Amino acid sequence: MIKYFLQNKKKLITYLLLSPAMSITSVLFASALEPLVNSTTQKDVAVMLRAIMAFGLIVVADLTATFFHKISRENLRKEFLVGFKNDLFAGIMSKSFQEYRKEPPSYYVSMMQRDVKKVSTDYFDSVCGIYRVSISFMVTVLALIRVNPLICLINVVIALLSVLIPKIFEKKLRSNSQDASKSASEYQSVISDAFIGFNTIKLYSVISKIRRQVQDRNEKSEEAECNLLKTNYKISYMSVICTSAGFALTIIASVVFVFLGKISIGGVLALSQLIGGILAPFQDVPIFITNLKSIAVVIDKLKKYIEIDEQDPEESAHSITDYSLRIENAMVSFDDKKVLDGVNITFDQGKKYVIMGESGCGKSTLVKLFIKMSECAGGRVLLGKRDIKNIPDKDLYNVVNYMQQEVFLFDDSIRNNITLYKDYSSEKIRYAIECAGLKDYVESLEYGLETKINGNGYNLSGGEKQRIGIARALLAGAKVFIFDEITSNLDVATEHFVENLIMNLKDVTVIMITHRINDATLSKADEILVIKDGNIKEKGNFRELLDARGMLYGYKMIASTV
Ligand SMILES: Nc1ncnc2c1ncn2[C@@H]1O[C@H](COP(=O)(O)OP(=O)(O)OP(=O)(O)O)[C@@H](O)[C@H]1O
Repeated sequence: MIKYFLQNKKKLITYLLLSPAMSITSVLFASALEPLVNSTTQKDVAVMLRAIMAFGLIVVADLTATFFHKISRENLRKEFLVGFKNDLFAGIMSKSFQEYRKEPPSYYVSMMQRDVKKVSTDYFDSVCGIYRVSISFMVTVLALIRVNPLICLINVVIALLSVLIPKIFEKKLRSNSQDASKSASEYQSVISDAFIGFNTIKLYSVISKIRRQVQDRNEKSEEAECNLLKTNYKISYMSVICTSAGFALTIIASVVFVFLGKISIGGVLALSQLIGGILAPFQDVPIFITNLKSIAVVIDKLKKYIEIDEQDPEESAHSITDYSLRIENAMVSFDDKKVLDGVNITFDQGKKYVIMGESGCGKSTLVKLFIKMSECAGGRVLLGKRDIKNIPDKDLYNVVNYMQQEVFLFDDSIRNNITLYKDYSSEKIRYAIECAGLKDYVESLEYGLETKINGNGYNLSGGEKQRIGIARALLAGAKVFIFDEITSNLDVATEHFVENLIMNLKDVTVIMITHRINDATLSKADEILVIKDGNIKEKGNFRELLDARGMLYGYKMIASTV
């Protein structure tokens, strides 16, 4: 975490220097009180005026140092948070599909918001606070020793005792902090589900059930936060007791010294001000320590995400020239359930494939092997002659494109949704649009490619969304297109249009999963694979499989009787 303090060295040094400056002016302020008060007893106007002038200058210096100290801390905080948030976001985005999907999106949103805020208030403020208090402590102790070593000793002991207070609450604090973080992210998860599932909740009239769920999580989250704050308050209260005792003891000792004629009244005033310089900041130290202990849980969690998952930097897209795909003896299981059981298959470059099979037979699991969304427990997956495990993600995804029913669209123009903010020539964009069958649609729009898409494309039809997805992949230069039941929600005419488009894509490999028996599509496939019981049971072109009268033939018969 220290590296985030070092983001801008100039701002750090300014802050580091302003803390001692502020402590010195505070000590000078206290020291100036004694001559000021004592000058009143000397009945010398010139002496009094000098004391007043000196005091006034010190007050101005103290206020100025305090002001710039606070400003410099906020400047430092900005640098700290910008660097930290950027790294956290980059770290999350570098995770593999498998790693990312271990948590829902709301978990990451909660990390970027609530947890980062906590890092700011509990970590940044505490580290700065401990630095400020330590400097103030050292400067004030040096000044106090000169005035009265005994009183100095009493206060140092009391200040150091207060540091031990958080130890008493350590266990409770840790569990309170874990509860607060967990319940806050559960609350965030339930509200984001409610907003994302707005349509379903309305259409199925489950508003009251969802509201109860949200109320329940809300209560738990606030309860956990309240418990954490109460523990913090107990620590702070004990610390106040400690410092008040120190202050009272000092005043009693000072009164005795005045009585013995060892200190003047002005000296008592200066002493009490100096003691404030030790005890008042030390009141906050237990809270700083407490916060650092409680934020440690959150920081440990964030550290897991902040590290970028490095990929082999030497590999590059230029080294991929063989786009054939091969699965060798793939075994995939989920919770002891075998989904793929020793599958062997090759997809030749430039050919068209259709994968069929009953729901849940493992079609998606099989194709997801090519984009590292599924992982095989045994066997291997090759792109060309290279195991895809050794191909960096970004190189792999430049070549292999995977599309599902839902195409994600940004709230931006059609152009930016197709180019995904990269620079392509107008010819390339035009060609991709034409191949994806979007030309007529785009030309019919008043603003053409600049037309805005809103709310993940609610103003577009399913077929238009699919075609934007296809144009996007074509433009990105994919050589292998995997379509996972993308047409199953489309009407028959659009389905035929999109499938025809896909099967006619030139110079690319197409692997299409479908449930529907569409003769025109199936007869264009070089090979149809039928999966059952975790393996490929039938393989051949449409004609061959019909003649074999196996599973595909059975599907066709069922389709024609429906
Ligand atoms: N991440 C996962 N965790 C646990 N089980 C999974 C996971 N992914 C898939 N499965 C299970 O593996 C089996 C195969 O799923 P898969 O999605 O590959 O089937 P499919 O043939 O594509 O089905 P459909 O045609 O209905 O989409 C299913 O029983 C599914 O529940």
